[in-house]
Amino acid sequence: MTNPAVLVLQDGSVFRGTSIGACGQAVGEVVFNTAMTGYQEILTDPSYRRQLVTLTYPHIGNTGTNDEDEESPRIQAAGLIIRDLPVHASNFRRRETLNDYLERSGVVGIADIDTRRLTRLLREQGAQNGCLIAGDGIDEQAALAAASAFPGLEGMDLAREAGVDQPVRWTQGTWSLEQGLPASLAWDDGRLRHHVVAYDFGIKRNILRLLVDHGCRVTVVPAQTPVAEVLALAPDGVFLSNGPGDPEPCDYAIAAIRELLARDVPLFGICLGHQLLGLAAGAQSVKMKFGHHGANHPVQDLATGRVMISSQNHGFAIDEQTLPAEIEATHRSLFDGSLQGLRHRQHPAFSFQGHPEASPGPRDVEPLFAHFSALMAARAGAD
Ligand SMILES: NC(=O)CC[C@H](N)C(=O)O
Repeated sequence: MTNPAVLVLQDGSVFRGTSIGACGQAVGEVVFNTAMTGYQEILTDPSYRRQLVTLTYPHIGNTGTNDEDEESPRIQAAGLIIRDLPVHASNFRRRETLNDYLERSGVVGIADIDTRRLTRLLREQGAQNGCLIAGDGIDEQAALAAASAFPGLEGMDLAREAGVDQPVRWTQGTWSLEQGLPASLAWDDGRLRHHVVAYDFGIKRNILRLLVDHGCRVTVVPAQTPVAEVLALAPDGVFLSNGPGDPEPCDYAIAAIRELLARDVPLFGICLGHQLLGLAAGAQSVKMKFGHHGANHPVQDLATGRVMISSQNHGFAIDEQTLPAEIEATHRSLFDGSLQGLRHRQHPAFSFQGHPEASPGPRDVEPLFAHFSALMAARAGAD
C-alpha cells in the first residue's frame, strides 16, 4: 500500500507524489544534487542538515543501502526527493532497501514527482525553503505555512551541534576496503607519523579514512573546543571539517582558526572548513543562488592550469573579491568562476571548497591530503 506525499515550496509550487520512508513532515531548504551515484553517502553527509535533497538522477535505490557507505552515524538530510524508487534493490553489499532504511531512520521522502521541473525551478529562482509531508490527510495550506515559516539557512549556525560532543580517536583507513570493512590501526602504529586534531563541524568519515591513509592518527574534537585544549594534544596539524549551515555565525571557530594561524600550526580545511579559514583570514562569505551539489564539477588548479573533476556540496562560498593580500586563490570553479581553493602566503594553511574525499564522486583532488602531510612533515623538520 502506498501513501500520498506532497512537497510545497515557499513560492506556492506544489508537487504531489508518493511517500517513501517514514510518514510525517520535514521542513528545510530544497536543493538539488546531480550525482548519478552515492545516494547513501549524500543522505548521511552532515552538511545536508536542514536541507531537503532532490536527486536529479531518475532511479534512486537500485543498489539498496549497506553498512560501509555511511558517512556519519545516521541520515542527516531532512528529507529525500526523487523521481523513481525501483521495486527491486540488488547489490552484493545490500543490507536494506532504501525505503526500509529511510523508514527505520524516521526520515520522510517523496517519489514519483517531476524532479526535472523542480530542478529547473530551483535553478531559475534559487534554492527555496520547502515542506515535505507524507501520509494520509495532507494539508497543503499547512505545508505552505510551514515552508514559509522556515527562516532559511542564512545566519544559521548548525556546525556547533553537528559533530562529536567528546574527543574521539580515529585510526581507520580505507586501505583494506577490498577485504571488507576498513582495518583499524593501533594508535602508536609507526605508519601514523602525524597527529592531526580535526575540528568536527559535521565531518564525513571518508575524510578521516583518507587522513589515516596519508599517515595521520586523528583526534576528532567538538566544534567549540578551545584552542588551548587542541594545543594540549600536541597536534602536528589541525584539520577543519565540512559541516552544515552558514559559516559566518561560527565565531568560536573563526576565533580559534585565527589563533592557530598566528601560531603557524599547519591547517587544512574542506568546504565549511575552507569557508571558516577564509573568514578567519578576513575575507567574506556569500550565499550562492542554488549552490553546487554534484559529482562532476570541473575545478581548475590556478598554478598549473590543470582541470580536475570534483565532488561538491555547498550553498555558501568565499567571495574572491574580498580576499586579503595574504591569501592566494588556488582553485576556481569552471562552472561559475567562484572561488574553490585558497592558500595563506605567510602561514602553512590551505583549503578547498569542494570535496577531495569524494564519497560520492571522483578522486581527482585527493592529492591535497598528501599536500597536508607534506606541510606537516616540513613543519616538523623546521622545528
Ligand atoms: N559541505 C559543506 O561543508 C558545506 C558548507 C556550508 N554549509 C555550505 O553550504 O556552503
